[in-house]
Amino acid sequence: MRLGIIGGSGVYDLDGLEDAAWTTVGTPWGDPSDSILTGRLGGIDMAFLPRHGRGHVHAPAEVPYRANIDALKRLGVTDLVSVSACGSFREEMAPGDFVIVDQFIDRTVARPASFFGTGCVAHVSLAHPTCPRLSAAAAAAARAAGVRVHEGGTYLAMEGPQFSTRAESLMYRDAWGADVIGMTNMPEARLAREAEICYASVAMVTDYDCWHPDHDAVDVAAVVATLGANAASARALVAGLPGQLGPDRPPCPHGCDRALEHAIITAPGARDPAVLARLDAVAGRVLG
Ligand SMILES: CSC[C@H]1O[C@H](OP(=O)(O)O)[C@H](O)[C@@H]1O
Ligand SMILES: Nc1ncnc2[nH]cnc12
Repeated sequence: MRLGIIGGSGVYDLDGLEDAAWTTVGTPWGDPSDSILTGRLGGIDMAFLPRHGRGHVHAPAEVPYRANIDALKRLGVTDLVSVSACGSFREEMAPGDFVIVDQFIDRTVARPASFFGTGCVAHVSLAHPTCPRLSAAAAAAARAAGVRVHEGGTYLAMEGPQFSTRAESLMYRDAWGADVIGMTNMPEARLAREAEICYASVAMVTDYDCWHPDHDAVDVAAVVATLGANAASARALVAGLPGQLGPDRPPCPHGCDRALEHAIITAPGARDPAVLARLDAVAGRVLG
């Protein structure tokens, strides 16, 4: 197994890796957000990628999501934990709490959302977009780190970069039943599934967005202040993950690592060799 971590806002580095090295990885989809920090932690091979790049240079709509997932797959990542800042629509999901997301509503509009397309068409299942096995490990590691954890929650992925209007915030909460909101987990989760990587999302609550009558509307300063206070918890969660997962990795009982098994519909003779070449890392297992 190789465990990947994508660090969101405020999480640009990972301490404590043995043999730590920043590695540059090229992909057919362009450059990833940054170099990738590889090393070992608790006996497990690790790969860490700061989603927005060190220094936070990529806006949520401009994060090179396909290159990021391809590069992690190329490095052998089998299981990927995303750590993200998010706003909360629930009183009980308070700033400082971690939500282990299990569903998404995708309101992003301007991001390439698939590795597949003309020349090689595929339709993977996204009914259960996160991996229950990896999510349970992330929840246990967060709890062991002393964090209040909510297992299960729906993440509304908005386009941004502006925060929501109050009318949107109330609609997402009351009509759509979303629990948390952020700008980055889509199309990341879609692409991880297409790449047959188990994906879990740890959403760290930083604010109440703008619906809450007793709290100011969210701004970057509030997000960063809460994230700073929670950085130690995020690090402790990551440090505890290898112990929760163990060194052996039996096939995913939920099939995340076999998602492409029956997904490619383009007839073998009709597939475009140039498109297939781009899919070497992501779909090499099924394309041969
Ligand atoms: C800095 S506030 C908004 C910004 O923070 C979140 O980023 P990430 O998901 O990478 O932690 C949110 O999605 C926005 O991109
Ligand atoms: N309220 C919010 N909306 C969107 N993204 C966020 N990231 C952190 N808080 C957020």
